[in-house]
Amino acid sequence: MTMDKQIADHFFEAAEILQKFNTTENFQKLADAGELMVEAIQNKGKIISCGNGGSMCDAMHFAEELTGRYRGDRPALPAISISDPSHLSCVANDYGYDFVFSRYLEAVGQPGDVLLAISTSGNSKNVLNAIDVAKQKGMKVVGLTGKDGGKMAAVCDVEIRAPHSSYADRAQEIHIKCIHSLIDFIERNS
Ligand SMILES: O=C(CO)[C@@H](O)[C@H](O)[C@H](O)[C@H](O)COP(=O)(O)O
Ligand SMILES: [Zn+2]
Repeated sequence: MTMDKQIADHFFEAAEILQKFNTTENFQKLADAGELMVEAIQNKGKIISCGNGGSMCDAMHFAEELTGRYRGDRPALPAISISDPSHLSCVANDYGYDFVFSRYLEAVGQPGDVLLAISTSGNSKNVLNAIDVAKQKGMKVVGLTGKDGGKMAAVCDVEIRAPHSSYADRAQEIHIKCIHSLIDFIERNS
C-alpha cells in the first residue's frame, strides 16, 4: 500500500507550526494569562469561555476540565463555557447570532471575572461583541487567536496567537495545548 502523502503532511505541518509557537514570548503570555485567571478565582470570580465551531468545543473542553477534572484530583474550579443550546438558539433567533455570547455575559459576567475568547481568525463578530461587554463589565480578556490576530489583537488584555497557517485546524491544535497548559498553571497556583 502506498503512503497517503496528505495524511503525513497534516503531522509534518502541525509539528512545524508548534515549533514556531514555542518561544519564550508565548510562554510568558501563557503565564500572564494564567495569572489573570488565578487572580479571578482567588477573588471568588470565574472564567467564562466562548468560541464558534471547533473553538466552541475548545471553550467547553477548558471549562469542563476546571469544573470537573484535568490530570488529578483537586477541588472543583469555577468556569463556564457559553454553549447551552437553548440559550444560543433563543438569542440567535430573537436578537441575532452576533449576540449569543455577549448577551450571556450581560447576564452572568461580573467585575473581576475573566473571559477566554477563542477565534482562529480573531474576527468573529459574536466573539468581538462578547469582548466589548466583558470590558464594560470590568472583566479581563484572554484571547486565543490565529492568522494576524484580527480585530481581537487590539482588544484583549493578553492575546496568544497561533502561528499563521491557511487553515483554522492548525491554530486550534495550538489552542488546545494553550488550554491544557493554562489549566495546569491554574491548578498549580490557585
Ligand atoms: O473547527 C473548525 C475548523 O477546524 C470550524 O468548525 C471552525 O471552528 C468554524 O469555521 C468557525 O466558525 C471559525 O470561526 P473563527 O475561529 O474564525 O472565530
Ligand atoms: Zn483536555
